[in-house]
Amino acid sequence: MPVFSVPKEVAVGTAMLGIAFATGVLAGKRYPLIFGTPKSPRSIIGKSSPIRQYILDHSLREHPILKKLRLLTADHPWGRMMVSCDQAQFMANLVKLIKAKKVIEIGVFTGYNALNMALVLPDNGRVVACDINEDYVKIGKPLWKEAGVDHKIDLRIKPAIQTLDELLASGEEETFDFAFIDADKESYNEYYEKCLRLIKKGGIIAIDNVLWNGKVLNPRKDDLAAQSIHHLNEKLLRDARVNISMIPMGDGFTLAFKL
Ligand SMILES: C[S@@+](CC[C@H](N)C(=O)[O-])C[C@H]1O[C@@H](n2cnc3c(N)ncnc32)[C@H](O)[C@@H]1O
Repeated sequence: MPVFSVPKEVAVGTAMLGIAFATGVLAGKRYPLIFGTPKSPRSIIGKSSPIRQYILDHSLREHPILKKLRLLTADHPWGRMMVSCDQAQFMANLVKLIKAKKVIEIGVFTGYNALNMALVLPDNGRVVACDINEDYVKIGKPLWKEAGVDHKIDLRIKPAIQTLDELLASGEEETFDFAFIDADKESYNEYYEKCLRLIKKGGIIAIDNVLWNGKVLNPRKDDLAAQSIHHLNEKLLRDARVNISMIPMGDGFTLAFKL
């Protein structure tokens, strides 16, 4: 007789999760696949949690075209890469508060946050939107136009490092008000350093996924994304060039206020 026995449902469930995880890893995905759907680390409070629903029911004021894009993105196989809507609203409020005119978005995906930023910028404002994948962006582009803000979005399809270097080379140092870093995690430190040069004093850099689904607690040596995020978190704590707040919203995001 076994000393420790596990109910059959738990054993079967655990085995299925194991297979799903292995399938994701073998398929070269950064996120484990749960029954064929990429599961990204997007929310600390579970998406179906009643508390999360309460938060959304009592705080979300989403523009109808943003909502349309969110629902469209939800059907995409990588839909969970999209920024969480409450986090996007928080960033829009910050952008309004500081009366931002120039914003950088690193990692556009289907363009939810680029649209979110463009909607609150003045008519002569600009979002420099950086991505390497035009197919993702094509999903949101028609909605940027439908919302009447496409003229504010300056889309650059190339590695974001290259775009940031071009902005620096063209004399745009210290001219941006806000940056959102949300692309490949391994480059986060470089994105941060370049954004810090591009942002004005008093400007804000928002860095997404700083909790990386909890993996920052004990980052594995071979998990370059978790290592990179964790190192940046440690560096930011001691970085005298900025004040910071780490916000437990979405997958965690840090706000760095340039001094
Ligand atoms: C998490 S998604 C961004 C989500 C987006 N901020 C939103 O509002 O929903 C990450 C994006 O970064 C892009 N990306 C990955 N590596 C990149 C790179 N080196 N330069 C620019 N974009 C990159 C991916 O194509 C993907 O669209």
